[in-house]
Amino acid sequence: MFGLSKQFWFEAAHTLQRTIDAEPSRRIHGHSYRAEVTVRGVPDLSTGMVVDLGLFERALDEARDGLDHRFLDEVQDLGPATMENLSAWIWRKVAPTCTGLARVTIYRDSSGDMCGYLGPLNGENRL
Ligand SMILES: Nc1nc2c(c(=O)[nH]1)N=C([C@H](O)[C@H](O)COP(=O)(O)OP(=O)(O)OP(=O)(O)O)CN2
Ligand SMILES: [Zn+2]
Repeated sequence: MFGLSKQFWFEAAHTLQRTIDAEPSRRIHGHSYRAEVTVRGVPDLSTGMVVDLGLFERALDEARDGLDHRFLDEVQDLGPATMENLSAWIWRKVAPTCTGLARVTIYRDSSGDMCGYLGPLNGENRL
């Protein structure tokens, strides 16, 4: 079994309600995000690939377009613009076209933050 990953980068603004550092978080501010999407699979015998990286990239384009240079508070179905919700949102966007989707990880490299989403719990209709 192999894990094949592709990353993309996006810049976005948001606000956030928090109990600490509440005032600066409530103001509109921005972050540079890196997203990593991983699929699990076995390489096809003739191509040697789990999936062609070019096809993989196409599957991620729509998700990136929906987030890059956006005000995340206005992105539909995202909810509060946390890294948790961003990883789950990307999962929902790419799942229909990414066979074997295994993990979506969001990184904020400037602050060393990261969050990984491994899919819904036991196929339940919740995070
Ligand atoms: N569990 C989570 N906690 C927090 C998240 C999150 O996505 N999941 N996000 C934030 C905020 O986006 C916040 O802006 C970052 O907060 P903080 O680390 O306190 O801020 P910095 O100023 O150090 O971050 P920079 O990226 O360096 O500006 C908070 N909590
Ligand atoms: Zn923030």
